Amino acid sequence: MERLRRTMMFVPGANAAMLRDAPLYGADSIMFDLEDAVSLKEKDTARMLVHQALKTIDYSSVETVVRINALEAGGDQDVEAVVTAGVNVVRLPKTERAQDIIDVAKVITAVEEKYGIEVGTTKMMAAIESAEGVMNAREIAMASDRLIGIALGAEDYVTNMKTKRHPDGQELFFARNMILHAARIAGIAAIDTVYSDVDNSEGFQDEVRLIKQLGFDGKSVINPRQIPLVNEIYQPTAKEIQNAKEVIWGIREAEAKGSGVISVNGKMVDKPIVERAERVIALAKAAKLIKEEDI
Ligand SMILES: CC(=O)SCCNC(=O)CCNC(=O)[C@H](O)C(C)(C)COP(=O)(O)OP(=O)(O)OC[C@H]1O[C@@H](n2cnc3c(N)ncnc32)[C@H](O)[C@@H]1OP(=O)(O)O
Ligand SMILES: O=C([O-])CC(=O)C(=O)O
Ligand SMILES: [Mg+2]
Repeated sequence: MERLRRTMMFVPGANAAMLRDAPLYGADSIMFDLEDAVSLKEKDTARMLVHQALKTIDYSSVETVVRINALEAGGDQDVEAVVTAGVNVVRLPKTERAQDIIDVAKVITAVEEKYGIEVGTTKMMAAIESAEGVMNAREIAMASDRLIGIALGAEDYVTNMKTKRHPDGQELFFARNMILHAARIAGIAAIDTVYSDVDNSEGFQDEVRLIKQLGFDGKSVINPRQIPLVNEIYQPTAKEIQNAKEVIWGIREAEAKGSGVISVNGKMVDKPIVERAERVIALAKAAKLIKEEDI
């Protein structure tokens, strides 16, 4: 079963207390930042703190991600520090082309080999934050077997596009769709960007409803208060869960009889509908609305 990534919470890498408490808030993934949330003079401290945190704190309940700096800006040292500490995923910001991912993947391979870690253990994500990145989204998404997802970084993207964020998100529609299509072609996750106005929960919820409708797996968040708001919107309704159960029970029965297509409540059910039902069940289990043994 595919891992759920509804929320990926940024945690500034130089903040020891936040690194310690980050797994407690219920995010699916926590993302320690060594890039833009860390000032230049704190880069070395942050790298050391994140290395120590990964080695000593129990993060087994969440997926760990680290946003590294560009290779030419200390990213190679970031990779060594986090791969040797057992991070799950390395996120490259401001990815412009497939070669950027290939270059980082090579550095990761070298570190894994040097320290006797099985090659391929460390996964990657690409954040796309510019016009160039958006236009190359498909090649980026296909650049390495290590990739588990691609994400939009809208703050940098709108700056590059000479605009700013608007409540209706029109300025992001093309980028979001390019990233979604690229992720689906590559069979990896599509993660939407942060919403910076932490105190505007209504605006945030509107944006989450929009990105769920478009098809995103989840969203980068910057504050623990944003986590339950995403989960609530991604949580399936009782009716959706009941329907999904009937689809899965129906198809199991049909398959036992050697057939791949059935009708549930008067509607035809075949493979894509079964896949959607499986996702509803996975989301319902994550929200603890149904138990593992229920279906
Ligand atoms: C464009 C980009 O690159 S975005 C990505 C980089 N940005 C970031 O990483 C920012 C991450 N977020 C933050 O630093 C903070 O949430 C801020 C600055 C936005 C708001 O800070 P605050 O107003 O202090 O948040 P708030 O009052 O809700 O904090 C409540 C608690 O959650 C903790 N908390 C807040 N944000 C985070 C976080 N991202 N990770 C872990 N813990 C957090 C606080 O430390 C506080 O803990 P405490 O009650 O034990 O003291
Ligand atoms: O990746 C993100 O969502 C945050 C970020 O760096 C940006 O928006 O520029
Ligand atoms: Mg950015």
